[in-house]
Amino acid sequence: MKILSSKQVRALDAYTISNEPVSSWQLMERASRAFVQCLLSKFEEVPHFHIFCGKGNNGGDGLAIARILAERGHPVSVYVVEYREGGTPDFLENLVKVGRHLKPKFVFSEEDLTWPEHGVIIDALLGTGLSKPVEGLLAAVILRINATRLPVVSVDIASGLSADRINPAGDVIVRPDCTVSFQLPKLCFMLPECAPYVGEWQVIDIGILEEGIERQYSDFFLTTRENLPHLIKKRGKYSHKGTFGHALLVAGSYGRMGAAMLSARACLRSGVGLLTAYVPRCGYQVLQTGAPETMVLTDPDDEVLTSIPDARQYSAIGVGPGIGTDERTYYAFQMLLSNFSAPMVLDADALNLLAQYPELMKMLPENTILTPHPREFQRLAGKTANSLEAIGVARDLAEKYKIIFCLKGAHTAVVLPDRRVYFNPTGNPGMATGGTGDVLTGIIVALLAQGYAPDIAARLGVFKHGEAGDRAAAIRSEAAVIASDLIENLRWGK
Ligand SMILES: NC(=O)C1=CN([C@@H]2O[C@H](COP(=O)(O)OP(=O)(O)OC[C@H]3O[C@@H](n4cnc5c(N)ncnc54)[C@H](OP(=O)(O)O)[C@@H]3O)[C@@H](O)[C@H]2O)[C@@H](O)CC1
Ligand SMILES: Nc1ncnc2c1ncn2[C@@H]1O[C@H](COP(=O)(O)OP(=O)(O)O)[C@@H](O)[C@H]1O
Ligand SMILES: [K+]
Repeated sequence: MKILSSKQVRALDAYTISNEPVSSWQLMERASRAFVQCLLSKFEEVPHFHIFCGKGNNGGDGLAIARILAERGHPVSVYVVEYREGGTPDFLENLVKVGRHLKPKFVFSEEDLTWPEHGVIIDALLGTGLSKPVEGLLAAVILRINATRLPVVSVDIASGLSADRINPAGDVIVRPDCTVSFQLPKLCFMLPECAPYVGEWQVIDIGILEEGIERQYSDFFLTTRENLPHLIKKRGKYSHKGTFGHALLVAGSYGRMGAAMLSARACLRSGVGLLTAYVPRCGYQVLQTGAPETMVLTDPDDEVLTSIPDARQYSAIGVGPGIGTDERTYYAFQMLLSNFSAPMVLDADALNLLAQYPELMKMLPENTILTPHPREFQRLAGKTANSLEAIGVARDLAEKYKIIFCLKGAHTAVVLPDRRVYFNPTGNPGMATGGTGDVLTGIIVALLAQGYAPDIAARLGVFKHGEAGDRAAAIRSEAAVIASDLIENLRWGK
């Protein structure tokens, strides 16, 4: 699913209006009806809705939503915030229509506001037409909305929130519990800085023309369930373990064999034909006992990796979980990079070694997948002002070195060498616990070993990892999830 800018969404609106054809008022009506349907599905008992409207099309939506709710017999109060004269044509048309049934309260100053004690607030003050920081009366109303204990649902986007960039600190923005957005997600929904101004978010179909969406160019996408299952390869009846590749996992050091074990078990549960782990000698018994399906090769050293095995026989290699950054490990890693030319997965300490020895970047095989969490990325690429800037830097590096980044987070961003960015929708805060990253490494290595193209391996791996986390959280609750639960909850069927 594409993520488009506000400007592109306006062009898309115009395209649908002239090509469907449909009037802009009808499109607003369609959006508002879809919103009402979604809104009502959120409440078992329908509450009193307090709808705060601006005077652009977002406010027009608010008025239409109020009318539709009232027509269905639901209790509604409407407030029109008079921060400017006039209003867009569709706002004005809906104002006439709503006036027949409901008497909106016109708010000219803060004193005009009577503040509700019960019910749900619908925020339809400003949408994607935000053009400047919010001030004056609008800011006062937003601050009052944020001070209430009532649930807040934003129409399309929280009022005051910029869809395409990160608002400067101090901007006045609604903090909704939930955002119900039209047709496509906004870029800001993917960024951790915007989370307080998004809440739970949901995208609803308002019948924008698909061909119009196709005409808009974007480098940003949301990976969706619908476009992934067909990518999962079927296992043929006559397939054998050789069909599914032989992965090598270079992982572990003294006291950190758990990381190797988690990666190995995740790899085994992700369809790989054969798995060999290369670990320091102290890891031999651990892996043989804890993951007996793994073949184990050991380094001459007891505690850290100091050399590499002959890597050429393997279909894919994952390096990093728990290996540490000992100088001898650096030499081993450097040797591995000079001996292996197929894409690898690099995680954890392999990334820290890259940060310490940046000259290694040039040696990375094309399409190598790097899976940094934000701190690892900062070590690797330097400090950035915010997550959007970090994504920009990752895009530059991905293009320069022809590599793939999985920037891990709540919406992990898979950044491809052609600069496209795919955000991931699955996963939950239960996964913010040690070892879940090691599990991701194992999954992606298994996919590479099975012959998935690296960009698909990265996107599919990240998606399935999050899905396993969601399944684990549904069974155990978020707080009870540990990394091993993700492995137990991996499913590769349709
Ligand atoms: N996408 C879709 O498919 C569909 C979209 N629809 C809906 O349309 C919404 C976008 O509507 P919109 O363009 O009229 O923008 P919206 O934000 O309501 O108001 C802009 C007005 O506010 C003003 N203004 C801006 N910032 C301000 C500030 N800080 N403080 C004060 N004023 C400020 C701005 O002033 P100006 O920039 O002109 O000076 C202008 O007058 C979209 O979010 C969705 O809800 C659906 O109806 C149909 C399908
Ligand atoms: N709030 C969250 N929502 C969704 N996924 C999350 C969240 N927090 C962490 N994760 C996921 O959990 C994993 C954590 O990886 P990482 O920080 O490398 O853990 P570790 O180093 O302990 O293995 C990443 O895949 C990340 O996307
Ligand atoms: K809004």
